[in-house]
Amino acid sequence: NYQISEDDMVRKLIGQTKESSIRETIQQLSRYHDRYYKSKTGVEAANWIKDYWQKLAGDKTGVSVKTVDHNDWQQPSVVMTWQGSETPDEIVVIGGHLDSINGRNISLKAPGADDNASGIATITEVIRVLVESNFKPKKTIKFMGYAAEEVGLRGSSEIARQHKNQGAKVVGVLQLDMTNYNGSQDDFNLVSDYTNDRQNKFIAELSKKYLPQLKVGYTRCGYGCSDHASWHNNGFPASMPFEAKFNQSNRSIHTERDTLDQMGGNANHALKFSKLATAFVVEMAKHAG
Ligand SMILES: N[C@H](Cc1ccc(I)cc1)C(=O)NO
Ligand SMILES: [Zn+2]
Ligand SMILES: [Zn+2]
Repeated sequence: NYQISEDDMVRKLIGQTKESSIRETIQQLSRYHDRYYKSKTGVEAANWIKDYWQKLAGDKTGVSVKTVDHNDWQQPSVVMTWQGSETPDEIVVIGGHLDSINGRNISLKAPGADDNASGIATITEVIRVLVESNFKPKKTIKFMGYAAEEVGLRGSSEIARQHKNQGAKVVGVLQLDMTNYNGSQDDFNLVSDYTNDRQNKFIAELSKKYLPQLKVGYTRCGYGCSDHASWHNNGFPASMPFEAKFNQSNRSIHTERDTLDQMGGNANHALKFSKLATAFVVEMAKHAG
């Protein structure tokens, strides 16, 4: 159930999130010619994320980083696992896809700064502040960078199906795909289809309590528009706070123009999502302090 009880830890960690570190990760990931699921740079980018998450984890006990290989293509997904200290079989997932695509021609540039370097950078910032704190999760947390989302949610489909087939107790999934283009009045736009209503309500409560100056709205995709749908379709509660309303979101995505400059050259909008995601992880996994 969705209780709010970790005020001190949440407020401390939210205060440590930094726009500059999110911006640096967006810059780094959008430097690759593309992160297409079948290109060499698509594999290199995934391995960069794995190495960086490994570096952030350092020698923290109970934390491991692995690539998940997919049979039908080269680009791996990346999973960082924090073992829970009390109920390790209960799993909280925070994810986003690491691939990019140029919708016109897959051999053209696809920097994917917003779609979805912004989501990976947001997740990475949550990892950074958690590692630097004394946070000790009661439940297990899995941070995930999914391969091959742009070609049919293929990486997350395999991973979500595996969790279902293994009877994994995934208690909540947060998807972060496009967090940095500030296109609407509302700061967080909770996608209302292919998601869990009760969990969406919890996220709105977290925002109201911990980020009272920010506004929460709702929007619809009308189809399985990102990896949250893979988890939803496998029976797990998923949510996706999105950058804007459907018709006000970033129109440069899937083109060579999806760059940081198109988003004001900063990560101010993504910073809000890193704070919300931090609150979600801490309140879902609870602190064993
Ligand atoms: N289709 C999604 C982008 C997308 C996601 C949600 C909404 I609302 C509008 C647009 C995509 O390209 N994900 O990689
Ligand atoms: Zn996309
Ligand atoms: Zn995306």
